[in-house]
Amino acid sequence: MKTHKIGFIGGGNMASSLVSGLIASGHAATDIWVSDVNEAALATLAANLGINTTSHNADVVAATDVVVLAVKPQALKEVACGIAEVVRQQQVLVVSIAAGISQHGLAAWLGAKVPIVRCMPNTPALVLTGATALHANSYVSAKQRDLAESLMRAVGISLWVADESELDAVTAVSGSGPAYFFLLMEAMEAAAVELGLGAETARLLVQQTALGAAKIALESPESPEQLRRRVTSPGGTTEQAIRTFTQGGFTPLVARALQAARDRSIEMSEQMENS
Ligand SMILES: NC(=O)C1=CN([C@@H]2O[C@H](COP(=O)(O)OP(=O)(O)OC[C@H]3O[C@@H](n4cnc5c(N)ncnc54)[C@H](O)[C@@H]3O)[C@@H](O)[C@H]2O)C=CC1
Ligand SMILES: O=C(O)[C@@H]1CCC=N1
Repeated sequence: MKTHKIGFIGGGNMASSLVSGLIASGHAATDIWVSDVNEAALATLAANLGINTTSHNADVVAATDVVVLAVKPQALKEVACGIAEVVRQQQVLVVSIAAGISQHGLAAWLGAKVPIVRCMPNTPALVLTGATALHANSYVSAKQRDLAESLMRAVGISLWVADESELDAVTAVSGSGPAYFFLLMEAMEAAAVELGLGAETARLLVQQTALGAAKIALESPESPEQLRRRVTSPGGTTEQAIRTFTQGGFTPLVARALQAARDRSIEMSEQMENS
């Protein structure tokens, strides 16, 4: 891939994960720019990662070929309106990772013909195990599509969705998804301690079990259901645990949780469009 100068507006959790992942995968820190309103956050990023930082968002746009908008959705309108002129002058590609902000909404703030890729990454990008889905508007060239995809592929897997509305479901599955696994880990750790294990032992066993289960699921041709059945000996211990989960409504509860996340993504989009 040609070396590109990459900018981030907003240097919080997600930008730090992506920047760390990009550097770990071989991108030069000196080709990366980050702006933020929080000077302390910028100082930490510069000290830890050796990237360029500024408190002026427009300077990031002026210095780069592709700008990732990584502020909270609620801050996006102000940020987009503030950089709109320089985005149009420099003809940079804009990549938005904000949950629940449509390309249509973003184009209303940035300018009608601006090339925009909207995508939904997740925090495992920090350890090069991210999952990102992308969607491009009609002003994005083939080269710019490759650029956006290669950025996200540097930190994990990436795939395109045909319809922008699919990103609401993607947000509910993989965008928010790491938090669901962490919640299960939290609950298992707490339960393990209740059963009498030491806190460190509980944490280590839960972490390694999560890693092992994810690796098997990725590497095996079998479905999660088949893999679960392999662990579940008839009349054994797992059967008791799975029965308890099922009686507690685990599967429909997961479905309701993902629907709630998907609905919130749609709702955020509608609120922004009407603001
Ligand atoms: N955290 C996650 O797991 C994921 C987050 N996202 C999306 O990524 C975006 C960023 O989320 P986080 O990194 O978690 O948020 P964060 O709150 O950690 O980072 C946002 C950063 O933007 C900065 N900021 C606020 N106003 C600004 C302005 N006017 N100009 C420049 N910087 C400004 C803040 O100081 C902060 O450092 C959100 O839109 C979110 O929907 C997407 C996928 C996963
Ligand atoms: O909770 C959120 O809104 C963001 C989007 C996906 C993960 N975090």
